[in-house]
Amino acid sequence: MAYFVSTLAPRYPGDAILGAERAASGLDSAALSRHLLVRDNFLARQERVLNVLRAERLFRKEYVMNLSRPERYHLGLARAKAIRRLGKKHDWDHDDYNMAEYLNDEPSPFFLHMTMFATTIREQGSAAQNKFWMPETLSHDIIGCYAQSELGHGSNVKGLETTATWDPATHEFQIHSPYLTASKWWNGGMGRTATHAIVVAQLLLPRNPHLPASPDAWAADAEDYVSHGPHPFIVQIRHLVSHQPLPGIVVGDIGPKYGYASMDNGYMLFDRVRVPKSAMLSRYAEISNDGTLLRRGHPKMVYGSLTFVRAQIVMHARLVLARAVTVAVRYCAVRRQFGDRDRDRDHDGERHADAPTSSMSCQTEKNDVQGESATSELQVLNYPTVQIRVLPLLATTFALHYTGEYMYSLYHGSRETIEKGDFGPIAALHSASSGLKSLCTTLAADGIETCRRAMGGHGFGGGSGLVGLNADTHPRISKRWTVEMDGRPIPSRRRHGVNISTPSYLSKPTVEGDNWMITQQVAAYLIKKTTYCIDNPTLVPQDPTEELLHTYLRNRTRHIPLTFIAADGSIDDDSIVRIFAWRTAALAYAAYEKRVREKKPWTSLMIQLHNLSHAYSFYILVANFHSALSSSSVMSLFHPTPSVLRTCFRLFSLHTLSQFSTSFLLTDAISREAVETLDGRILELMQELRPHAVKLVDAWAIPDWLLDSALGRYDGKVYEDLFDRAHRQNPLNDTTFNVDWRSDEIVLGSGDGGKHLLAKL
Ligand SMILES: Cc1cc2nc3c(=O)[nH]c(=O)nc-3n(C[C@H](O)[C@H](O)[C@H](O)COP(=O)(O)OP(=O)(O)OC[C@H]3O[C@@H](n4cnc5c(N)ncnc54)[C@H](O)[C@@H]3O)c2cc1C
Repeated sequence: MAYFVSTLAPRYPGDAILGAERAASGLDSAALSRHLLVRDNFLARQERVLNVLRAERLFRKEYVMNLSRPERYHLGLARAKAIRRLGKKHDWDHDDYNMAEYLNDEPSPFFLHMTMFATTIREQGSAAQNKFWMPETLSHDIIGCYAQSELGHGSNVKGLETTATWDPATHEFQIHSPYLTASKWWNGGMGRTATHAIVVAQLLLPRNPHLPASPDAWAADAEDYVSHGPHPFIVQIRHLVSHQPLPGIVVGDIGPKYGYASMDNGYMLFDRVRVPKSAMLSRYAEISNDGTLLRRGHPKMVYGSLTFVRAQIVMHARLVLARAVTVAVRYCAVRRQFGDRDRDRDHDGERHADAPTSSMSCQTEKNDVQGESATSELQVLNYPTVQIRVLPLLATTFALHYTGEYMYSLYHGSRETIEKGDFGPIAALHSASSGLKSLCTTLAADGIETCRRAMGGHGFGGGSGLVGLNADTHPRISKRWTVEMDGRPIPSRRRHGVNISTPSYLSKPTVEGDNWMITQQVAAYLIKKTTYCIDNPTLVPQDPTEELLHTYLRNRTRHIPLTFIAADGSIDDDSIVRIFAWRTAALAYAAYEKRVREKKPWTSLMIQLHNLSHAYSFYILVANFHSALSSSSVMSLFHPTPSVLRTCFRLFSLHTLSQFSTSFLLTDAISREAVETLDGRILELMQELRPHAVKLVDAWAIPDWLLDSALGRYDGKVYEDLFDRAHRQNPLNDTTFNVDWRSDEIVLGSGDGGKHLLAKL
């Protein structure tokens, strides 16, 4: 019977539908791709590295979802090693490696090695430590991980319980886990892979350096020692030949979690493990021979690089969201459900016997055996209830893009000032990047789930490509590789270039600063700025935030709520930006009143502060998108691309206005009349955008190999691929089962009485 299914075709061809979609839009998606992905030669690099990986059997994706969790780690390690070998063979530079990780699309057990491990040594190690550790790190003769979080503490780094106690007698540190909750936990690559770890531990020094205490005395009498806070130490944790844990160290993998199957996130405890003085990374702090702590340099430099990591996250978020939206737009264009209820009626509601098919449906009709046109069913992307979930997210990918570009320029603009020792720009950068990390990763993570649901039942299947995107996609969450693989340093501009790999999105709102927690830093910054502007009403604003607050303070008492509709009925884009600015300033002022004037407890204001941070970040997204529209790089794109991007700007902005209309109304940012028109305007904008949706997602140039999605494939052959995955690529279908409840046998004819199963339990 195999011939029967192999000759069947879908009732309507997905490739013709997507072909018609592409033909109906005049947008040049290739030119838009080049505009969006110009940085670091992205498109050519993607093509080149993709060709290498695609040719390797080890990187085939077909059967991966059917592997068990231990098998996923085996495969993850095999692929991590293969990428190293391929890189050597093809003379890859760091961007090529980065691209390979992105396309491989799963968390690599080596990931933390070249990111947090290498970066921490480079940034926090002394010159001597760099000279000693970097060659071994770059050659991968040692494999490192980053052990900061513990069972009991993650966000609260000051609360870490692992101790590093100075022994004045031997000039060593004793690394110890005094409680179960001191166990290192979650640390990527530590479970089964790493030979070395950056261990962040409380630095304990004798209270009186001249009265030597011993580390053991600390356990007996904590009074003898004083904590100087968490510091990074480099510690060997496994033997380089036997790969067994070194004496005094208990280390292993923490077990299954949401996705991340190929990564060995670990736990680790120390039983008074002695490490030399040189283990403490000492660029900014060192222990003198008499046991006193010498601090040097400016610790805010480290703060600056954290800011950079967060700034990159915005760029990651756009590609991740673009991937989910690509799948949703293509699938929802191919998928048809139900006819148009009104297709037999004219505008007056009269019925006509031979009414034409809805003008909304694609012109690829073919009469079928039932006498009814297959394409008389509507493309689900034409349903406004599908559009309202997918199209604003499509617009959001571009909003994220232009703010990512802005953050990139801002960081590099400020970097030189910071490197000269002027830390002035750090507070603004840190605040903007923290707020954007929180908002953009929330938008992307929620967006993936919204896209999945918009696709109905097939969105839930493995063929959607979204299972892996949510859970297993490579966690490029951290610092970019900061050194060439062959040891050549990367020029600082490139070192801090945009990292293209996509994060594993379920974890993203939690890692690199929990999204609900870091918004407090943004709110604190805005309250401080508001206080400053109130105390100095005549000062000339020095940055956009001060400008925003000054405008608000000057006009607060005579302000009339704004509208985004111009006198001629068109949308006034400048007013949209002003509306977002006003809400932000009004919320900052309200927070100032509560905290500074009324002295309300911080905790009681937390929800308000979180909302303030998101309002500020939305304002940044809207303002940057708006100014990009008048930039030469957008204006020089051929018609109709600039106007389609403007539609995206308006849809993103008005949809956000609609979602948070209460907040905009309560802050008098927008008039009630303007809010009443929002639904209608959003519908119009979605209709404007709809013909270009497929071409717009094409512009993100996400290869089918990376999408790994039957629903989102470029050629629209959705049903053929779904059936192929189920019928030909599903190993469960290769086994025949014994379903007789009286028998213990599970696999029919195996005669093992289910022993193979019991052996695994
Ligand atoms: C996939 C994954 C990979 C990881 N990899 C690593 C790694 O390689 N190395 C490493 O060291 N760590 C790693 N981590 C740990 C990660 O950094 C922490 O889990 C993260 O920082 C969150 O900290 P937490 O778990 O302590 O959350 P908690 O701080 O316990 O947060 C719990 C809840 O309390 C809220 N909360 C906490 N404090 C406050 C506050 N002050 N105000 C208001 N609300 C608050 C949070 O918003 C959250 O909702 C990883 C985690 C994951 C999930």
